[in-house]
Amino acid sequence: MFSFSDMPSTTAVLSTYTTFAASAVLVRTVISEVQNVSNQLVPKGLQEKIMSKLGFLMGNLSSTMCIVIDETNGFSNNEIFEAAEVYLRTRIDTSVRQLKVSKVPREKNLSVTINKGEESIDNFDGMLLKWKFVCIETQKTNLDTENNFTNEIVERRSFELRFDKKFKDKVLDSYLPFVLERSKAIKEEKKVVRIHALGYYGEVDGSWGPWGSVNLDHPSTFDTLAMDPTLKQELIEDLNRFVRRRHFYKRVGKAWKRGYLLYGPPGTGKSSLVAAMANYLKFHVYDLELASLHSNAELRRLLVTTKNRSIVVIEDIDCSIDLENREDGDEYSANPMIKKNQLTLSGLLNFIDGLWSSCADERIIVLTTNHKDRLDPALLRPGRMDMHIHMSYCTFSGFKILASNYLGIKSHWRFNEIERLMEEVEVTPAEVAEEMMKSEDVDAVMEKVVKFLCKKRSERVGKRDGVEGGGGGGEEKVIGRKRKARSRR
Ligand SMILES: Nc1ncnc2c1ncn2[C@@H]1O[C@H](COP(=O)(O)OP(=O)(O)OP(=O)(O)O)[C@@H](O)[C@H]1O
Ligand SMILES: [Mg+2]
Repeated sequence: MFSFSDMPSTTAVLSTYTTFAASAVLVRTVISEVQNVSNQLVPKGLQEKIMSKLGFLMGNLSSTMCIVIDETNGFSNNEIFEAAEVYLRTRIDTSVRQLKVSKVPREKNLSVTINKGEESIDNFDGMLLKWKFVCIETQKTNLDTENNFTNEIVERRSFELRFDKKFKDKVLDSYLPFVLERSKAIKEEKKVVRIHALGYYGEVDGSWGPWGSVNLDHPSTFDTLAMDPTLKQELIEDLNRFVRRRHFYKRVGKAWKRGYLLYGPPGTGKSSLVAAMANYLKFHVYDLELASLHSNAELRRLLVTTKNRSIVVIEDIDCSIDLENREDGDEYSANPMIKKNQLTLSGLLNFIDGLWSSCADERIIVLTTNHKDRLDPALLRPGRMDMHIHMSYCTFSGFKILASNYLGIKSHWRFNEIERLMEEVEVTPAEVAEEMMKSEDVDAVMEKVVKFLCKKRSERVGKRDGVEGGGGGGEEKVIGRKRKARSRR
């Protein structure tokens, strides 16, 4: 058991230290001696106290400066500590002896951090920076409900950042802002995209609101999406330009938002494209089902609870709201007690380009429809939906993307035949994908695809000649309407 009478050697070293205080080099040697002696004799808490006193004196003598970054700042978290923690995960070099590894459920990657007491070296713009992760355990005495004193061990965590004194301004003005910026980017890279939907009231991402959310585990990416390659490239460039142009939007006084209208028959990949956009930008998705809303006010309320850097999606816009009655929001139906339609197109248009949009940044709005021709021209006016994207029937280049994704093949002897057939019939990527799921044998799948396309062709010919035939684009539309009639208000 340790007692203060065991300490003469430490006290002796301390007085030696004072004698030689003028020499920083000697002080360093002395400190390392103290460390050696105290490692053997002195308990850890006391060791840390002695070393911090000596470190302070040494700081005055040497050319090194130390910035202490505590985990908390009073009651609030210290953002620089959080940023340093994230940033240093990417700066682990071979000098680190102990690491800590953890994994959060559903996170794909391990989280690796340096353990307490460990140091990590960084270089920035000609400066050498030494980070140390310090954890000090202190005892806190609490009074419990029965007026008994209880002791609790509390861990105070901080980072110490050491560098040459002459770099003080550069560290404060350039390096720490750089760490903050980098940590933001790292967090963004690791962000798990979530999809939010209505019908749930609870805590989401630490705040209360009407949106429930789950991870968007949709595997769709621009690589897996079968769509016109030029259009795909245009869209990717449009998205890149949009996220880059924060200052542009500010300068020209426009809300930082962009609208996309995706139209085309069912099964051509409109919803898959939304998922691909979300995965590409790492934006959360808000699936706004207008059919479950009752008024424009409710729509506004919902929108203010959505977060920046997100995609608000309204699927099947032609079925969700009575688009013909643009101004009838305040009118009443035959029964004056029942408001006919309080959620109006003008309410929706306000949502798209009205005042609300200035209360949020970096927003994407996506409307999808099977029937662009049924939309009110007000929705199609230039500047409202910035890009109209036609998701069309599967082309041969789309087929090749699907074949590569589903079967891992780039070519097959039946490709020429399939190319010819695809020029003759209208088939959706969803239909092709379904055929490709039917077997693991490539030849068997190719056979099925050819048969399916031939069947489609004969149905088309039958239809053209007035013979009753299933399938084809016409039927798809009917199925789409039937299926979607559910969501009509
Ligand atoms: N362009 C495509 N590229 C790759 N896969 C596709 C594509 N289109 C459809 N699919 C496949 O078909 C399934 C259904 O497609 P999706 O739901 O995206 O179509 P949609 O256009 O949104 O249809 P709807 O109009 O009925 O909502 C997807 O999960 C995907 O497997
Ligand atoms: Mg869809």
